Amino acid sequence: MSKDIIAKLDDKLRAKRESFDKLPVVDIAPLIDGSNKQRVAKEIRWALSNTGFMYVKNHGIPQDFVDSVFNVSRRFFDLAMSQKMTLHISKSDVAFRGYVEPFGENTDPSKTKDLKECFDIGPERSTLEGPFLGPNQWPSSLPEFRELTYGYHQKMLSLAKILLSGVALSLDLTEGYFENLMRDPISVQRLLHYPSQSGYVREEIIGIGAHTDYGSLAILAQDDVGGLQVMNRDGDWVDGVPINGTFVINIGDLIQRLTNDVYLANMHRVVNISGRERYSIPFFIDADFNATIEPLASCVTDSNPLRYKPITCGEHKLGRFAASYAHLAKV
Ligand SMILES: O=C(O)CCC(=O)C(=O)O
Ligand SMILES: [Fe+2]
Repeated sequence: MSKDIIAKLDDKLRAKRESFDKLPVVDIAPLIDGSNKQRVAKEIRWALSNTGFMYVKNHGIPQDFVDSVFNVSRRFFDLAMSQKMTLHISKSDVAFRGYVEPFGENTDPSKTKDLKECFDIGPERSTLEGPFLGPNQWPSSLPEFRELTYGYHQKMLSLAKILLSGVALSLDLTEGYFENLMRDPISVQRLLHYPSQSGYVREEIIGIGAHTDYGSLAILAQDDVGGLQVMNRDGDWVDGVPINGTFVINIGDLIQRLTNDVYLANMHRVVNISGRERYSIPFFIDADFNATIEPLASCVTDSNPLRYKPITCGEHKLGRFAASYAHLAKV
């Protein structure tokens, strides 16, 4: 870190430099090849009930391919702001696809403005209509962008299915349990860019404000810069250090609700004071727009009474979007 960019952090932004052995690394090869699904399910159960997060390794996605998506993402964010703004998310109406500028989406709106910029795409379907569906917007000056990012999205959808089969087994459900909730699921492939911050950094403006994810499961590729912080059960922030060749997996509100809080949708945020630009590539899978999520009977007990009413995926997600997007703010 060069001297002029060393930043001082507001106390509220400090993370303990705990070894991230605390956030477990799960080898998912035995889930993918079928050699020991139950062992992986057991590790997933520990991870999601204690931390809500895990790294996964041996996931079968070639690193070269991930790197090529990082490359095209860097080139996209290097475009002139005026060019990026022609693809603004507001132009896609309720499909919510396209470019979001710094401070355009604030994930902890009462405290923080998000410095990140992002670009979202989603599944292209011709038959369905409604919120979160619709055409993607593509940057015409980067012809390879579409194939790379859409190809990556497809691969993430397949990996998410495998991971969710492990989540289902970890809850003693049938392996295909989530397929009924995800016949045509809402999913988002996002590219993120976090400029580095310098000077005195306060909670008011950071990379991405503290939040839980809205949907079912997220699969995050991060570069080697670092800056992700995850809250542990004591309420302390812990650095989510980059680990080569892994993805960071976390569950969102819908799985927390489904499990009646047995599994945790954990708070996380990004503070980039590295002096380098940070890029990450999260993928989110939710559920079908009309899928109803209610606590599993097996997760409701005398010591853990029913905590949530049924809610549809679409209802939950639209509520959280309305709170976080500047362009949806009521005037
Ligand atoms: O960039 C990261 O490491 C985290 C991104 C994130 O939390 C999100 O997009 O919901
Ligand atoms: Fe997140």
